[in-house]
Amino acid sequence: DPTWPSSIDELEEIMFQTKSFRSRKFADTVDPCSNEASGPGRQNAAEWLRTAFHDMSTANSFLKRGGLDGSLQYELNTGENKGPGLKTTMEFMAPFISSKSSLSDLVAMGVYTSVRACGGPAVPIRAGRKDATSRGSIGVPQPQNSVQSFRDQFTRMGFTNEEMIQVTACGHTLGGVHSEQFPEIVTPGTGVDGQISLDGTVAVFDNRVVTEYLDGTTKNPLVVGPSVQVDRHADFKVYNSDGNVTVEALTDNDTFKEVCKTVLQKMIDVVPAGVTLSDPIKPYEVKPVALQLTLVEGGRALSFTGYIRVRTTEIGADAIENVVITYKNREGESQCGTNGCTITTTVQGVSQGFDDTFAFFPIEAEISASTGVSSFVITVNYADGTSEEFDNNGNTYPLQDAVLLQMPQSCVLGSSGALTVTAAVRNDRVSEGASIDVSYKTPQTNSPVPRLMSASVALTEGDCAGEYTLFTADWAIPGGSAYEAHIDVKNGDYVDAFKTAVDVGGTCRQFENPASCGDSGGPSSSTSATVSETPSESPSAEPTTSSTAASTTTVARTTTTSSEEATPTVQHREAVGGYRLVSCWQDYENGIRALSGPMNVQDDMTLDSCMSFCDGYDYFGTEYSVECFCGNSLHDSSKEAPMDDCDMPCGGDETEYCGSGNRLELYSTTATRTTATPTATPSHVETVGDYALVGCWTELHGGRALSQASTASSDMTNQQCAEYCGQYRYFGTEYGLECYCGSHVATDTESAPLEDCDKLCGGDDYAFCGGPSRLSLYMNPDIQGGEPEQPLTVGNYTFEGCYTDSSASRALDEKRTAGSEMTNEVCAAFCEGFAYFGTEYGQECYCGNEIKEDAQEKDSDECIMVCKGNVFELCGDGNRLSVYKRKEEEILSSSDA
Ligand code: HEM
Repeated sequence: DPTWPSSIDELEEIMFQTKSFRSRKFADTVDPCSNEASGPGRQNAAEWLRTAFHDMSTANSFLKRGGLDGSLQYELNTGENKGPGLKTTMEFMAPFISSKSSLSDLVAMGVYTSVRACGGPAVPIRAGRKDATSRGSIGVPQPQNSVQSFRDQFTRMGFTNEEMIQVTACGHTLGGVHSEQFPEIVTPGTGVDGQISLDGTVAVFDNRVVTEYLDGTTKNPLVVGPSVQVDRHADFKVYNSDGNVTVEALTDNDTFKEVCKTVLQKMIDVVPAGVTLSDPIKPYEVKPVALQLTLVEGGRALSFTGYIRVRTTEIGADAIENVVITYKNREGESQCGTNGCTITTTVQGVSQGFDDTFAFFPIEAEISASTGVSSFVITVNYADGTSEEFDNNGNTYPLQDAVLLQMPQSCVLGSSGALTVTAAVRNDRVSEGASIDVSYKTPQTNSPVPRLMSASVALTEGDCAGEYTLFTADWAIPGGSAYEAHIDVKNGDYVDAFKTAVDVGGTCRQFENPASCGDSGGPSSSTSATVSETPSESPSAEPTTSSTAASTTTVARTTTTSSEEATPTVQHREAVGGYRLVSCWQDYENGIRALSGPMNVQDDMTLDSCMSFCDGYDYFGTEYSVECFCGNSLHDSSKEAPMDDCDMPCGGDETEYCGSGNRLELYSTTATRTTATPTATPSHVETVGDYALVGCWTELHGGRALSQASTASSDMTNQQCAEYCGQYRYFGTEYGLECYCGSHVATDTESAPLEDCDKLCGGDDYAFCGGPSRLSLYMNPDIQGGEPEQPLTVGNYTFEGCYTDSSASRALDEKRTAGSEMTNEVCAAFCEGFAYFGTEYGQECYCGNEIKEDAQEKDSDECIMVCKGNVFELCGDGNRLSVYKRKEEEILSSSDA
């Protein structure tokens, strides 16, 4: 067992308590596997599996960006994520999202749950994924892609060709293709409920998808049928990509499942930099569940409730006679008053997971408030007379009695979010005060899933009751789903943690017969209180209702915090060392970083640690709680953002803000700008937006290594060039000032030593922008190729223009050829020696020494047919010739020199 409590406790319950007593109901819509809870022809289990793949598949494993990060919630309209199933999957999971269970962890767990519900292997689930707060890159494989682009895409995700085949087969053993989304693959009107399944067993996780493909009986619409005509038979392209070697090795069903366990785990464990995954989640043998201490009897006793859950998979619940809890008092000793230090309990209910059963032993005991409790151990007594002690890996199970959420005196209204929290704080801890951290959900306009927010509210000290003092606060939980909020009640280092608001209930009951302060025994000496704090059940109840009521009670409170007065303890720090706060600032607009210097990510980020990291830079900024960026200038594309956007506390200090998703908490130096006297050393910047540095590359003599667009400016930076070339797969900066773009690099360019690229960028003294005849070359692997273009130079020829042409009278009429390999290069080579060559209709090539008079020059946008031999180049059009002219002899000789 992990040592309890552990960060995986919540996910462990969601994963394993799927049926019967205390079921978390996570598997309800995917179990049985044939469950079509979202409508006919839609197996939810298949939809869950596809959701995980679509969220992951835009990952960039080179840059450690993306992966299973929940960014899919913002990407439903990109055109790559067709079909209602991705959205409904995330909507189903939304209520399970919490500070201990991110959407991305739930999507990962959905793979375990759906695969297991369909009879597949138990895919190990690690926890710790963080949810993106905005969309990521595009790049989900689409059926029309070529084999090579599938390979490129899976390489980008970190998968080999073999793994690409395996994981696709493992996904496509469930569900089908829907005519509504893919009418060119499944003709409307065919199939069952608008769907044709990917193998003969639509709701069984087995290798039929492979065996049917191999023996030719497959009806998989991604292998046979209309998809073949329109080149959308993706499964055929994938499975056949190594001559069926990989699929042949999957003809044994057990092997298939074993392989799927491995590749599906690999799929869900693709995560961005900054995420550390836990060990795989296993069910506890023995686990305390839903423990709660509550101050009762006017403050004289602590009611102790909850369950001990025992895994009974191998033995059955009947094998256990009883469970005994032996606890230590507040001082860690075994004096516990008249009731003694042991609590004995017998089974109340059982629950099941896919592979496990559990028995629940309820705790309903009273502990003296004067002696209290600090820890316990658990003894399981078996029916056969043997027993076993569980001591939480030698640590004993901790149970603090310093601060308690008083459920009976707390209440929440789902309609308005009006929350009243009462906490009991042990008198010796009162000076530490009390506060609550509420984590709650607010709707997002750009996502079907709400976003997790948090707020801290201070509690106000009220009456003393025996050994304890009551604290309260009223607050309105924003966002409209108050019941899904979780509350941590804090007193210094002590926390009564992760209480579900729905368990708090809708009614606040008064604290009866409070004992006088310090009086923990004997009859009550104080008059009974009449706290009339039941917030109205009417939907229009204002959050302040209960505070008004509180002022009329005889249990006088000093003050009661209303929602307006709630004091979030997180702040924007005005100054950090020699830096002052600029504002909240946009980052990563169009994929470009506002600050282009070094960055780092650490879980315990604070403003001070980021400042130290960025020492010597004019700016630093923290983002997304854990990221830190430095720079000497702010990129033009970024602008000031509303201060409220920066709402994430720092990973290492919850009292200060560290930006948010794509929002920098931006600080600027108060010292003289360093720009005049650079202190940092210039670098070859490794990543610029989505582009990664390829290296320093030679420029061509005569032509250009990147030939499709170019610009230059005296304040050139790599960021500026990346933005200019944003459509293209490659960009390169040269000679400090020049910027070139291209969807491919000319074949005769070569890699050069990095030191050759030694020119500082015109607009950035800390970065190199190529050198003389040297490009700092960058590539964005997500861009499969830019817009096809007319290359401006081809060998010794330059583009002359787009001319009319017809079979009756050819513009260039001395020699001709045609073919499916046609490119402008092929034609140039064919026409060598002629003054002109021209390409037409994607595949034709003409040569001549003059352009015939009949031919008229047209706008070059009339020559827009893609060359048959290179999809990134244009080769004329119908009756339109892309004409190239040989360079003048003197240009040729000078550039050859
Ligand atoms: C080359 C890679 C892939 C391509 C081109 C591809 C394409 C497709 C297409 C076009 C559909 C039909 C969707 C619909 O009509 O609702 C589909 C369904 C599906 N895909 Fe993939 N896929 C690929 C890889 C994967 C992988 C790796 C997985 C998961 C491991 C996966 C899981 C699924 C599932 C479960 C379905 C059925 C969905 C349902 O019935 O609602 N796919 N895929």
